[in-house]
Amino acid sequence: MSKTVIVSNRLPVDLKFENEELIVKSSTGGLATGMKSVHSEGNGIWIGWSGLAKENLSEQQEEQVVEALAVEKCVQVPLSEKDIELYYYGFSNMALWPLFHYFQAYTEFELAQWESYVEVNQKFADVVLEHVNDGDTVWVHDYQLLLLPELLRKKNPNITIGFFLHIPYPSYELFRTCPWRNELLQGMLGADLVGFHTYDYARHFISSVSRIKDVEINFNEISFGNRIIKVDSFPMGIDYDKYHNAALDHDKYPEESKSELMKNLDFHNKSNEESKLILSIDRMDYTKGIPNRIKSFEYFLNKYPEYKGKVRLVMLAVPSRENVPQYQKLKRETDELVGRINGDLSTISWTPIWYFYRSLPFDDLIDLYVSSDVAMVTPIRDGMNLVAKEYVATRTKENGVLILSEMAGVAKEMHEALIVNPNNFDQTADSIKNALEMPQEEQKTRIQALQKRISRYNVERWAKEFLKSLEAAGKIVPVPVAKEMDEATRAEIAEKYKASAKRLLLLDYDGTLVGFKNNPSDAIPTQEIYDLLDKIAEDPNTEIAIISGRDRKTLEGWFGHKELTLVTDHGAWLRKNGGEWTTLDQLKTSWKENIRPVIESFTDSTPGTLIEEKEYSLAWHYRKADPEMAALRTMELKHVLKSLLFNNTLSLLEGNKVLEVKNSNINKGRAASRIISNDKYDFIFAIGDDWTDEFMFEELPDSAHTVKVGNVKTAAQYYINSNNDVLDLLKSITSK
Ligand SMILES: O=P(O)(O)OC[C@H]1O[C@H](O[C@H]2O[C@H](CO)[C@@H](O)[C@H](O)[C@H]2O)[C@H](O)[C@@H](O)[C@@H]1O
Ligand SMILES: O=c1ccn([C@@H]2O[C@H](COP(=O)(O)OP(=O)(O)O)[C@@H](O)[C@H]2O)c(=O)[nH]1
Repeated sequence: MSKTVIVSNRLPVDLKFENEELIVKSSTGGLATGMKSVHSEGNGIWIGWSGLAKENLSEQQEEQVVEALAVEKCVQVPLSEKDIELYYYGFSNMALWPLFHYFQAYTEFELAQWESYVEVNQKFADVVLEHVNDGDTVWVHDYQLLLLPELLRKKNPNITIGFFLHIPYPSYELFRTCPWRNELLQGMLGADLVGFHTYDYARHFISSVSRIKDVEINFNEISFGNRIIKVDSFPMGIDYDKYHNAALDHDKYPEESKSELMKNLDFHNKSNEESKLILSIDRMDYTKGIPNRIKSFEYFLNKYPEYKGKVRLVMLAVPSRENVPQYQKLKRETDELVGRINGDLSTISWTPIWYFYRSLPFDDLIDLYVSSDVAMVTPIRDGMNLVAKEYVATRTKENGVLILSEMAGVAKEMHEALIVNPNNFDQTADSIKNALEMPQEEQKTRIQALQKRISRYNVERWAKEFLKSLEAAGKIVPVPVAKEMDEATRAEIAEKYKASAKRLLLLDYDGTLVGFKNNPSDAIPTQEIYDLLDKIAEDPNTEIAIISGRDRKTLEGWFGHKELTLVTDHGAWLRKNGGEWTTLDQLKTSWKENIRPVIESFTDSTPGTLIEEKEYSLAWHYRKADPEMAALRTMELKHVLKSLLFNNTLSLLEGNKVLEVKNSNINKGRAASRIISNDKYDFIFAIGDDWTDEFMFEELPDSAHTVKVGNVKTAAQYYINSNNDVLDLLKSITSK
């Protein structure tokens, strides 16, 4: 029976030794609760780091940990102190975390940390591979394990791999600054499905992939080698019922449910029944906008002084990643800020900010949520933010107001909150005032709409939706591709070449004999090409045909003086062995007058593009243009051109960074057929890189040896990786 394995940096349980005793507590975090049903079903396991360093454990303690985890259906990846320092505090939290949250100035790229990140991802891979069988599903979570999908796929291609990123995915402009950007994407692309909280994160990821990797992208599908990778957004939800029911219980026994913290607050608030509470809960993290929130609150009190003495900000900051200097700095800054503001504004009966640096048990959190009139969730940047959803879930009386930063992923779903830019203190201050003064009826309308949405799309639904998409993505049959041309195949083809009596070599030009240049007129043949073709052509039983989309004039300029067969304009013109030019059909060119102005207008408005005018076609090249802009403009141009290509006499050909309008009944397949119909060849070899060469591969008899330049979907039998290998290949098969 196949199973689902969850992999994340942290396990859903917290472990610690207290006086030799191992304390195991289930973690209350969103991921742990969200994956509960997936984890408990069947024989699935959860693999991750226990939170303990292996040097600090005796052999006996180590055994205790393994056993205790086994009870929870968890398996640990043991990490050393050095791993924790370099992989966790280091690359994960000093490079990736700030980079992905747009804190570029905090980002440090250290080689030793990167090396440890690679090593630890491999450690995770080793443990996962030990526990999976063919047919299993592995769901990898978060930025600490970006390399894992690829490491798993390399070793076991028969498992389905999903990856979900819980933090934002930054724009390409930020991502490109990472020295290991290529490796990170390669790692993620090992998955069958890559998921994000929001559409924008998915869009940024696709943009980075399109600029860094050689892939084909079709909406949310990435064709990478022979695989198709799906990219989609799955906004994570919470265990709505758990929070809502806990709040209902709290309503039933309000006095008994009061936390020490709230009792204290109530005591200090005795004098003022009207006083309101604003709640703030986050990990102490610079992405959460804690200093900005405090400053906005101060700004509010100064802008609307009538609220002094009547409102308090209760701020819970949970200690996090305390070994990272930026977190230590933030703690100092927060302490000072709270100290200064309380010092400036407090009165005997009123302290504006109640600040707690600790974590609270679940029941106390509920008490805080239930008791607050307003919640301020105003991060500078946040992947999702579950606190916002939890606050709404606990509003059993359908009152309360949520002030929410537009920079949190959750803002994409919670439009009924008061949305603010956390850097705009004036706007935030006004929102605090609006929240405090909002009529009950409006509070109710907003909360009801929010509750309806988050109760339906809860965390279980999130996990189910992801796994459903993953199952579908895992079933996509790999695109049949050519086999890689290896030494043995070369030797075999060379043998056949030697043994044959009449040979034909069909050679595409651009992207095959020569590499691409920004300007097509710069891609001229090198001396090495001339020498090689001359050498092959010395044998009268070998015919070389250069079969190209180039126009007659250009190809004649380069090869007219040789006794080669030339096919130009994708097959419109043919010149056999240095003889006369003949056309395949009587072709019209009058259509160019109508099409040229359309392409010209796109060229004018898209920098980096140019028109190549050929005898029987018009080509629009966009190799030098910005890839995203070009993708958009190509789509528009295709749309416009298609509406103009009437009567099927013209067709649109999509090549490598080029769109070409040409007569429908010419293609390289027809031209190749025409050549082979004239002679009895007992050896045919064809090589090309482009979409246009596929006509040729398809048309040739099965006995022909066909080779594609580039590992993409093709009708050819073999592929080689780059056009740099083409001359070498030709040399090796023709040297007798
Ligand atoms: O494991 P830590 O280093 O202690 O950090 C705690 C977790 O923080 C991050 O949470 C993110 O995931 C939440 C759920 O998807 C999302 O709401 C929030 O916006 C994110 O910041 C981190 O992604 C986890 O890996 C950490 O375990
Ligand atoms: O003392 C606390 C304070 C908060 N939380 C929980 O921590 C999570 C924070 O998740 P969020 O997505 O808001 O941010 P993250 O910390 O994951 O970046 C929420 O589920 C909170 O209920 C907690 O377990 N103990």
